[in-house]
Amino acid sequence: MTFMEVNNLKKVYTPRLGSKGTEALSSVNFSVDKGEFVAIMGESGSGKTTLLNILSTLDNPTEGEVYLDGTPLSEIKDKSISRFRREQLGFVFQDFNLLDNFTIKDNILLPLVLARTSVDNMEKRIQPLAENLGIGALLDQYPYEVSGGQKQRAAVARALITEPKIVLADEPTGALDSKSSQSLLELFESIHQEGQTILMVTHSAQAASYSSRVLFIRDGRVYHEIYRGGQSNEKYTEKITQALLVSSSRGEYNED
Ligand SMILES: Nc1ncnc2c1ncn2[C@@H]1O[C@H](COP(=O)(O)OP(=O)(O)OP(=O)(O)O)[C@@H](O)[C@H]1O
Repeated sequence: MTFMEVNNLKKVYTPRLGSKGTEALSSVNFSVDKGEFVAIMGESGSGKTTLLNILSTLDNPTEGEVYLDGTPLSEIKDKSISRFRREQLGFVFQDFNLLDNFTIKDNILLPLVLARTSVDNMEKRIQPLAENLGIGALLDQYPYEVSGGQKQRAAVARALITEPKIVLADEPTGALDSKSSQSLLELFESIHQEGQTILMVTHSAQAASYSSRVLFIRDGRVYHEIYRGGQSNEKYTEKITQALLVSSSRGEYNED
């Protein structure tokens, strides 16, 4: 079932008067099914951040439309947009974006506090989630007192606490060492198996190999995709790495 639909997205940045605009997205089309874990890859400057900003309602496309669970994002009124973002989307960033003077617990609860959720309800939700993510014992610590991997788990908890329709992750392993990266990706894999829809931008073939499908962006278009299907991790990672090599050599991809 199509859950997110991206139709003919185009984005042109038009800077100062007289200077030529940059076409960051030319014509992006793809859809995501409910429960899918999709990775987006592409070289620097290919348009990944621009796409993620539009999908997360932080920016508007020049042309085209994004539908989430049937709702066209362009029709969400300005005054409802922060609420939509807070309640329907979960964000995980490369640099965690935790507030240093809030405890881990308060950071995780922030979206619920903003949504005026009752204290009882907040308490009921946080404990099992934090336990599940392996940070149950860290709730009273501050971000600067825990490791990068633990900070990112707290950020994932904050993204999941509102039970969002989709988790949007931008290079979530970018600031982590290889052990913490692997453990975060295993966490993503397990929340995906529990039915969470995830869209993750990454430069890493290893990170992308945890997804169920990889979309490759080049020159503002999706030019290739690979489904995991029934293939082994090794085979899937190999195909992703090959596709990246072909992309960086500006060649055409062919299936064999
Ligand atoms: N605010 C902006 N104003 C003008 N041009 C922009 C702006 N943001 C991005 N661009 C341009 O749009 C294109 C796509 O940029 P974008 O940041 O989306 O790429 P990216 O794939 O996320 O790159 P990276 O992997 O380096 O983060 C680039 O040519 C970039 O210079």
